[in-house]
Amino acid sequence: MEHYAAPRPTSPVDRAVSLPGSKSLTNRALLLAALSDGPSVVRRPLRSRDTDLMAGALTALGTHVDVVEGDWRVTPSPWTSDAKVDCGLAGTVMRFVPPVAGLSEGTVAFDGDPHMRNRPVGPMLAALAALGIRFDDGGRGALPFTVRGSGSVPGGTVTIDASASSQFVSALLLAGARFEHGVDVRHVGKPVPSLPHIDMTVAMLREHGVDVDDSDANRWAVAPGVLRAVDHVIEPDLSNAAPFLALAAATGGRVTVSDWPRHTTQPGDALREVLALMGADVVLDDRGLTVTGTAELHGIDLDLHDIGELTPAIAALCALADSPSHLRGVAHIRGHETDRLAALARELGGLGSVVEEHDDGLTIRPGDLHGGVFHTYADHRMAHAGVILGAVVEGVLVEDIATTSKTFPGFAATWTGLVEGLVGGPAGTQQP
Ligand SMILES: O=C(O)C1=C[C@@H](OP(=O)(O)O)[C@@H](O)[C@H](O)C1
Ligand SMILES: C=C(OP(=O)(O)O)C(=O)O
Repeated sequence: MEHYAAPRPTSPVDRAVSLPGSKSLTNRALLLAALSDGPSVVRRPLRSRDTDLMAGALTALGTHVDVVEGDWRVTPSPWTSDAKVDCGLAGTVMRFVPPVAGLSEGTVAFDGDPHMRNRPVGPMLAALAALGIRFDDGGRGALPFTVRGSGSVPGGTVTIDASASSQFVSALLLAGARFEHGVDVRHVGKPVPSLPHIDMTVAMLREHGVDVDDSDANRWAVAPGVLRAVDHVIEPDLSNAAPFLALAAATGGRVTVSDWPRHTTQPGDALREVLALMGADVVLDDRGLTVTGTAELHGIDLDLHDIGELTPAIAALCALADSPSHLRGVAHIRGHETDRLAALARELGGLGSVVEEHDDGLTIRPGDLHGGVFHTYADHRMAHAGVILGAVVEGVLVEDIATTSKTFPGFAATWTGLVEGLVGGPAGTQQP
C-alpha cells in the first residue's frame, strides 16, 4: 500500500472549508427514523463507511432506506426476516443495532472487521439478556453473535457497567421507547466516558417526542411510547473538524469551518476551548468557526474523558507544542478502533516526540521531530494525527490514508487541497 506524503503548506493556509455531516448524529437519526411511526428524511447526512453500514443494517432488518437527492429517506416497515449485519469497525452499529434487533421477528447475525471482535460489547449483551432479549454469543461477550428476535422486548430496569463505552447506554436508550416497559438504565462502575454523546441521544429522542428522565446522575429512564417521525438536518462533524483547525493552530494559518452550530451536543465543540488553551485565536461567528494560529503553541494538562475521540488530534498538536502536555481520563480509548494510547505513544515516539504512556493517558514532551512512516492501525483518527504532524514536520508518510473513509470519504483530497490552498474559499467567507 502506498503511503500518503503528508503535505506541508508553502505559505500560511487561509481557507474556509465545508465539512461532511456528523457520524454520531447521522447514525442516531437513521436508527430513530427506522423506529418511528412514519417516513422521514435525514438531510445532509454523512455518507461514509460507518453510516453506509448503519443504513445497510436497517435495510437488512427490513426498513426502506433510499437516497433522494443526496438525502436519506427512511420508510419504516415491519422487521420479519432473518438478517445479517456487518458492523465493519463502527461502534455505533455494533452497539446501537442489537437492542433493536430484539424487536425483529427474525434472527439477526452480527459480525465485523477482525479488530471489531476485540472491541467491548459484553456488558451491553448482558444488559440485553436482563431486558428479555435472547442472543447467542458462544459465551464470548464479543462479536460474532446472533440476536434471536421475538417481535417484542419486555424491557424494564437494568444495571450496567458502561465505563468501557457510553455507546452501551445510548444503545439501550435509543431502543427503549419501543420496549413494552420502556427502559430504566442504571450505571454502576467507574465513570461513563463521552457523556456528551449520551446527551446527544437524549436530545434526539426528545425530538421524536420520547419521554426521557435524565435528572439523576448515572441513571436514564425512557418511557414506553411511539416515536414521532421527524426530519433531521445533520450538522457538520465537529470531531472531524479537528485536523483542519489543528492545521491552522500548528502552522500559523487561518482556517474557517463553515456552518459551525451555535448550540450543539457534539463533543467536538470542545475544540474551541482546547485550541484556545493551547494558544490559538478562536472566533465563532455567522461565518463559522475560525481558528488562527499564533506564533505560540503550548502544552496542556487536560482530562479528555468527555471528549475521548478527540485525543489523537490533540495528542498530535501536543507533540508540536513548546511545553509538556498531560492528557488524562481516557483509558477507554484503548477499546476504540485500535488501542489509541498505545498507538499514539508508538507513532508519536517514532517521529521523535518524547511520550510516556499511562493507564489512562499520555505525557507528551517536546522532542526533536523528524519524518518517517506514521502507522494508522485502520484508525481514521490516527490518520488525522499523522497529517497534523506532517503539516509541520518534513517527510511524514501516513500509512493507509484511505482508512479515513470510516467517517470522511475523500479526506486526503480535501486535506491536500486545503494545505495547497486549492479547496474552499478564503478563511472567514461562508462556504456553500
Ligand atoms: O455515541 C457515539 O456516537 C459515540 C460515542 C463515543 O464512544 P465511546 O463512549 O465508546 O468513547 C465516541 O468516542 C464515538 O466516536 C461516537
Ligand atoms: C471511537 C470512534 O468510533 P466508533 O463509533 O466506532 O466507536 C471514533 O470515531 O473515534
